Amino acid sequence: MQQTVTFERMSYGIDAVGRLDDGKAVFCPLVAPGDTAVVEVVEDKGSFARAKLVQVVEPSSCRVEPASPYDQISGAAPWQHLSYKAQLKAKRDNVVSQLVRTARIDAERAEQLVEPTMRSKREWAYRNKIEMSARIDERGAFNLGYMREGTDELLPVEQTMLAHTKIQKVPKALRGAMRFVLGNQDLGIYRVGVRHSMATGELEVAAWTRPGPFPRALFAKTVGDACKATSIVRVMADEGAARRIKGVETLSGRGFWRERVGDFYFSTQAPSFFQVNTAQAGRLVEQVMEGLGGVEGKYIADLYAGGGTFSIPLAAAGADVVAVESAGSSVRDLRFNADLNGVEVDVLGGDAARELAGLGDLDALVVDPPRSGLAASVPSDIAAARPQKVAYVSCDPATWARDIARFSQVGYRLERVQPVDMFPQTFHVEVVSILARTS
Ligand SMILES: C[S@@+](CC[C@H](N)C(=O)[O-])C[C@H]1O[C@@H](n2cnc3c(N)ncnc32)[C@H](O)[C@@H]1O
Repeated sequence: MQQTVTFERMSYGIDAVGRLDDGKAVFCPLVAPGDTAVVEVVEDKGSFARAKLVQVVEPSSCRVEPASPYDQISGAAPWQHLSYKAQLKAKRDNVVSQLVRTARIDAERAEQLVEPTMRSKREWAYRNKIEMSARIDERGAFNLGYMREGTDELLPVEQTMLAHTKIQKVPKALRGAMRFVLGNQDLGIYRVGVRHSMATGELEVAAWTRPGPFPRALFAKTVGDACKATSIVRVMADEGAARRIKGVETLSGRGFWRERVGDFYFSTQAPSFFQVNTAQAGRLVEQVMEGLGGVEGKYIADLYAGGGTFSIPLAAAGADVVAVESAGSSVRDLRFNADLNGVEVDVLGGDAARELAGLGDLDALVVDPPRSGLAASVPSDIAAARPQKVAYVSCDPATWARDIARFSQVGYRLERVQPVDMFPQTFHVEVVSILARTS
């Protein structure tokens, strides 16, 4: 069934949302708010429908020509047909909407609380990291690329314009080098990561492989020649079990990657998390520091601390910092990074929810959990430690809004919300929020 629809807004996803003639909400990719388009309904889900674009009949003023076809097909840049201004507005709208629908905050107050999205200076070429899937294709050749969104189809690598310009062409060079090393052998490489720092110039290649024999020296030489890597590592873990790492081997160079955020240096091992947009990571830190107010002499916990993005600036500003992180490689990075930057951080390796009870009374706290947000018991456990302020950094507005509602039930009021654009051309949005204790 085809219909002409005028689209109203972006969803928190790849689709724009409009209404069919019968008033039912319809979700469709590749259209922009304000577009009038003929769409074909492909799925009726009862309360809403899904459609595919047939033709835009009247383009919206916020529509632009997509700049990177490969990133569009792979799903890496699904909002690139929107102007950057429209992307920033849509991201803020999604945060406001989550506060209203999920946290049940009054619409007027939500509008007052949420600041305009902080823009990324780089609208393209902002990613310090490329991560590709690898496999032997049906003709027996080694191939590298992104998976087509929601499928098992590997899209042989072309240029990805989201990555720093210095590494946009690295995937093709790597594929050539790896084909040379591997010949027709399957050495169990299933993922390849590349990290690059504009501040330090360091470039690391990480090959994720199943455990087993590996031509270490030849791989290091050929890959090193192809992309001038400062570090080449092999991470051994079974495919689909990337959390259970069986070992990390340095094949050449330093065995880690070093980046600078603001005034601080961070060494990161290949399996560890690190923010992918370095400049915007600096904005996150500024927002957290500003939101917490003066931190000197305060006892502050940093939960889900990673390699210390927040812990280290907090400690350098004179706070007494205890950091909790569960991933072994990040725990090691964080200890190393504290020394590297000449600060003291008390680092606890373990589950944040479990360690929380042993931290005692806190002056303030930072939480930056994965997309799943906080476990149900965590807001009340945080309240029991009585921090005056909580900085909640989130990469998922839906789980964040759910947790904000839980905080409001245990005596914390949302004071400010700053969306930060870490991921231009995508629907993802980071939120730095500050909660204050009311009782
Ligand atoms: C979104 S990252 C944030 C890291 C850091 N705050 C930063 O900005 O670089 C989330 C971190 O939480 C860690 N993590 C995941 N589950 C955890 C848990 N249950 N307890 C402690 N840390 C956890 C991950 O290993 C990861 O380093």
